Formats: sequence, C-alpha cells, structure tokens
Amino acid sequence: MPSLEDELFPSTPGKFKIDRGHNINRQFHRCFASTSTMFIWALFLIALTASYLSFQSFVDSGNWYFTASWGGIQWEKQIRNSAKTNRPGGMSVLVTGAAGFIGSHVSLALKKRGDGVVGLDNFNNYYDPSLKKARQSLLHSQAILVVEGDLNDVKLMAKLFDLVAFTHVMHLAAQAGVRYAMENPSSYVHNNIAGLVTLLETCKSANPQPAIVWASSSSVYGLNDKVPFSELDRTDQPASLYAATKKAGEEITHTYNHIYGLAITGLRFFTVYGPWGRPDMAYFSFTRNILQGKTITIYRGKNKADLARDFTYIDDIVKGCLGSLDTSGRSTGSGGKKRGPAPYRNFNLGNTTPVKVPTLVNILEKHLTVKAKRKIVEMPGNGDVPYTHANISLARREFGYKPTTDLQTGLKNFVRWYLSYYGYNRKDVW
Ligand SMILES: O=C(O)[C@H]1O[C@H](OP(=O)(O)OP(=O)(O)OC[C@H]2O[C@@H](n3ccc(=O)[nH]c3=O)[C@H](O)[C@@H]2O)[C@H](O)[C@@H](O)[C@H]1O
Repeated sequence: MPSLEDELFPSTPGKFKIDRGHNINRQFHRCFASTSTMFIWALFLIALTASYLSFQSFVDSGNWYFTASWGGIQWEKQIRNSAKTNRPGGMSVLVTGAAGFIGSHVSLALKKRGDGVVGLDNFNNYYDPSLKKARQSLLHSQAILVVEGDLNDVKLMAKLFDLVAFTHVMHLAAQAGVRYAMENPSSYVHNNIAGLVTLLETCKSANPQPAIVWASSSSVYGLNDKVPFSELDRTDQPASLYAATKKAGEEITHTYNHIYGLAITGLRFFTVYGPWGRPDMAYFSFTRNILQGKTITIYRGKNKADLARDFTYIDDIVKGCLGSLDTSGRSTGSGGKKRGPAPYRNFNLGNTTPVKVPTLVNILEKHLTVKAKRKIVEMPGNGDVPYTHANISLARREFGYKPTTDLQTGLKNFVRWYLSYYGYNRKDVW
C-alpha cells in the first residue's frame, strides 16, 4: 500500500531517492514547501483566468452595465428544459418580467397547462427585489427557469432565441407606476421604449418569428372622458410619462407588425391587483400602512370628487393573457423579412365595474379588521387620471374574456396572502 510520502513523491527512479529513515522530516518539509509553491501557482493561475473571463464578458457585452450572469452548458440545458412543452401543440413562451406580479402568475398558468416557459427579469429595485426573488423561487419549484438579465442586453436576447424556437413572447417587463415617472423618467425610456425595441428587433430577426403579446396600459386613455373606455376612443392625450411610453409602445409595435410581419397583441390592463402583487400600488401600500397604524393619503379629484378605478383581479387578467396568446395568430416573416400581413390587435382587460378609492379602503378595513387613519388631499398634478372604466366587449368577442372576481372577493384573497406572507405587523415591509 503506498504511504503518504509515496503519494506525495512519486518514485521516479533516479530523480531522487526517498530516505525512509532519519531524513523523513526533511523530506516532509520539502514536500510541504513544494506543495505550497504549487498552491500559490494554482491560485495565481485561477486569479489570472478569472480576470481574463471577466474582462472577456466586459468586452463581449459591449457595455459595463450588463455583466453576464448567464451562459454555460448547464445554463443552456436548463433553458431548453424549461422551454419544453408538455402537451400536444403546446407553446414555448418567453415571459419577460417573469418575476413580476403579472409575469409570475401567467408563467405558472402556462406551465400548469403544459406549455414551456422561460422567464426573464432584471430584478430591479423599484420595489423590494426580495419579493421578486420569492416569486422566482415559486416558479423554480414548478420547473420554470427565470433568467436574470436585462431586455436591453442584445446578446442575451439573441442567445435565448438561439437556444429555443419560441412560438410566443409574453412581454410583461416594464417600468411600472404612474407617479414614479416624475422621479425617474429615464427608467421609463430605458425599459418601456429601448427595451421594447430591443425585444422587437430580436423577434423580427428570429426564425421562426414568435407571436408577441405585451402589456400596454389603461393609462393610454389619459384625459379621455368618454366612458366606458373603448379601444376606438382617442389615446393621444396621455397624462403621465408612463402613459406616454405605453402609448409609444403601441405605435412602435404597430411599426414592427407593418414592416416585419410580427403578430402583435397589446393588452391594456386596468389597475391589476391580487396576491403576490406590487407593493407600490395603492391597495398594497394602504394595507401595509393600515396594519402599521400609519396614516394613508387618499387623493381626491376636482370638486371633491372621489377617484375611481376599474380594479381587475389577477386571475381574470391571467385568463385574458392566455386567451390572447391562444388567439394571437402567427407572425408571417422570417429572418427580418415580411411574407404577408400579420394580426395587430389591442384589447382592454378590465373589470367593467369602477370602484371609488375610499370604497377600496372600506373593504380593506373590513378584511383587516383595522380602522384606517385617512388623510384626504387634493390629487397632485402627477399624472393621475380621475377614473378608469373598461369596455371589454372586444376581448369578450375575440377570446371569451369575462372577469368574474369582484373587488370584495379579490381583496379578501389578497389580504389572506398578505398576512400569510408578511405576518400581521411586520415593520420591514417595503
Ligand atoms: O391601469 C393601469 O394601467 C395602471 O394601473 C396602476 O396605476 P393606478 O391605477 O394609478 O394604480 P394605483 O397606483 O394603485 O392607484 C390607484 C388609485 O389610488 C389612488 N392613490 C394612490 C396612492 C395613494 O397614496 N393614494 C391614492 O389615493 C390613485 O390616485 C388611484 O386613483 C398601476 O400602478 C400602473 O402601473 C398601471 O398599470
């Protein structure tokens, strides 16, 4: 049996002779000295390789902003597995914003019915990224991979389409929030305009081209005062930069449909709420503040009129998203060339029952069994509109969209989730 020394000093005859007697200590020290030298060299080589690789990724990305957290054989395998369909005629869908509120729900619903899903999300810190990570874990438990990356990363986008022939893209990644646009306008341009164009450029060049369904917004109706809002109403009077970028998105997608034959559907979502929702939205922040005993600020419109929203429950929205994907039609182009006309559609996805904001607070008080401390203030001129109200007859006709959850029921589900996720009175909720 070889001794430790034999193993450390392979016996190459003539090179050196192991003295097994009193020289053993000296040999051992030599051995130690030589291993530590090897160890230092190994460290040096590892450091050299690491710096080379990070320099390569810096050069490759062409932009310091996108340090690659993706790539490799294992990663490619995971992407392919995640995209695999599990039903005859199933779709392979790239869901952008998959760790977001609507994105996570839609991803789970697609997977559940046997479609393949690959998620993409940049996990930005507009609101607490730990909530996004929790959604990602949920998706992961259902074998859905969510890639951490930015829409504007051209190489990543191309790589994803290289690996998978996506049949559909559900584009939900965006800088959301109406009022935040005054604080951080460039984020809206970066995500909702530049990111959208990068995605469309990738899709137009893909072969086969996917059909695209994407998140527009009820906010495109802006100052429109004809109710309920119909897809035929004017959308050229946005009241916020957020709305303007969504409206621009509708025009941009039209161009790509027209020039490249991409099948495109825009969904005008009406104030979507529910479990796993967005902490920046009123129903969510009101809940947190009511539980923490803090005052909530309720905006009021001109002549002391209450503001109202056509709050729409997440499960209804998910059905609308799946219905849109199922009826999207096909893109006609390939490799950047149009071969014929492709469908271009826009739909309202609302609830058709606007509710006043103070009524929303009443419902929350009831479910939380806590009285809110209310402060009523005049609506600041920050992009808000006084009310929204969807006419959904077009979506009903095209794919049977029919919302079934009223605000009472939806908020009850939300409060149940909130309490199970955060507990009754956690101080560190975003
Ligand atoms: O349908 C959309 O396209 C948009 O819906 C959502 O916007 P909004 O309808 O503005 O929802 P949200 O912020 O929950 O405010 C709700 C109400 O509470 C009022 N509000 C708000 C905050 C506050 O402190 N006080 C208050 O009264 C406020 O004045 C408003 O009347 C999404 O955030 C947006 O990303 C986009 O998807």
